[in-house]
Amino acid sequence: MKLQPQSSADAVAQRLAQTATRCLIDEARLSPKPGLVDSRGNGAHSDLSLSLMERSAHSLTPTFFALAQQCWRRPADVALRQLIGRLGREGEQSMMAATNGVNTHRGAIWALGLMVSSCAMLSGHATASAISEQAARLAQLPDPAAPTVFSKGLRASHRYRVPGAREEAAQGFPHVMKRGLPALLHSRAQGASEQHAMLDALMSIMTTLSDTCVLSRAGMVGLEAMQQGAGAVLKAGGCASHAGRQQLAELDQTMLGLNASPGGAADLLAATLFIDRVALPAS
Ligand SMILES: CC(C)(COP(=O)(O)OP(=O)(O)OC[C@H]1O[C@@H](n2cnc3c(N)ncnc32)[C@H](O[C@H]2O[C@H](COP(=O)(O)OP(=O)(O)OP(=O)(O)O)[C@@H](O)[C@H]2O)[C@@H]1O)[C@@H](O)C(=O)NCCC(=O)NCCS
Ligand SMILES: Nc1ncnc2[nH]cnc12
Repeated sequence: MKLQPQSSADAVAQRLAQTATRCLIDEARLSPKPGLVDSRGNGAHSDLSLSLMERSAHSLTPTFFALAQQCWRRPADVALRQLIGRLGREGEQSMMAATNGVNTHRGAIWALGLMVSSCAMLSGHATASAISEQAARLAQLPDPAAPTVFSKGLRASHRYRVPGAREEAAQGFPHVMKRGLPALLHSRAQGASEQHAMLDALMSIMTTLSDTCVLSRAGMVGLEAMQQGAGAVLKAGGCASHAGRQQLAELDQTMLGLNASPGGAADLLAATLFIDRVALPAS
């Protein structure tokens, strides 16, 4: 989508929106990802494909743009949280319209929506910590207009007594800040290709995330297989090493066998890429 900037706020909003969409597309194309849609195929999904994920990502550019525009230099308060909630839900409707009702990116709209909003609140110039702290503040605020739905994620969180997407955001995205981003930077510094560094970031997120998509489809057995398998990839030397790639292929087979797909981890990889691309270096 071509957006015409009218002001510096619009120019920043355009940059943030286009970067967020790009991160969704780069995550979707990244291969080989265990159980997930990638450029090889549909993973464990019968209703998803790469072209659907890409169509969904493009449908979200106007949502990210609106979030950035509306949040420009505003403080975190309940009125703003309510506005972000409304724009996020409208984004979910755009996604559903673009995919004929398939849930491709609900978790990504949440994570990236909060990050785009936070970045705009901070004039588009902020460190990774400042962005994640601002996102946590927003996520902790109540949204009085939010519908009360006992979602799949909430059901899995209650049943297995684990944190889900809401807690991840309210805690300042620890799987982005303490897992994905450090792993991405470490692998790059070790000379890994961008593909391998991104896969290592995904593995690092998967080692500890309580991914409610995996829990809903494959229960605690699936979640433990995901966490242990991702840990084994990193322990073997990461995706730049032959041994690491062998472990990754095994993990892919395990996840497919369990019909499990770490959609939450994929969203947090996209959020990691977003922070990597927009945040100022820490001084
Ligand atoms: C806060 C919300 C995200 C709602 O969260 P909740 O947990 O209540 O509900 P869900 O509807 O289940 O969505 C959670 C999605 O978050 C991703 N996720 C899972 N675990 C985690 C985690 N530990 N940390 C972070 N994120 C996590 C995940 O999204 C991905 O998976 C989706 C595909 O799943 P899948 O199971 O394959 O598909 P389904 O069709 O549902 O099932 P099948 O039939 O195929 O089995 C895909 O969307 C990925 O993105 C979870 O699905 C949030 O939605 C909310 O409250 N929004 C309100 C609006 C708002 O305030 N917005 C503000 C910011 S814009
Ligand atoms: N690549 C992917 N495959 C399946 N579900 C996802 N949710 C977000 N990214 C995904």
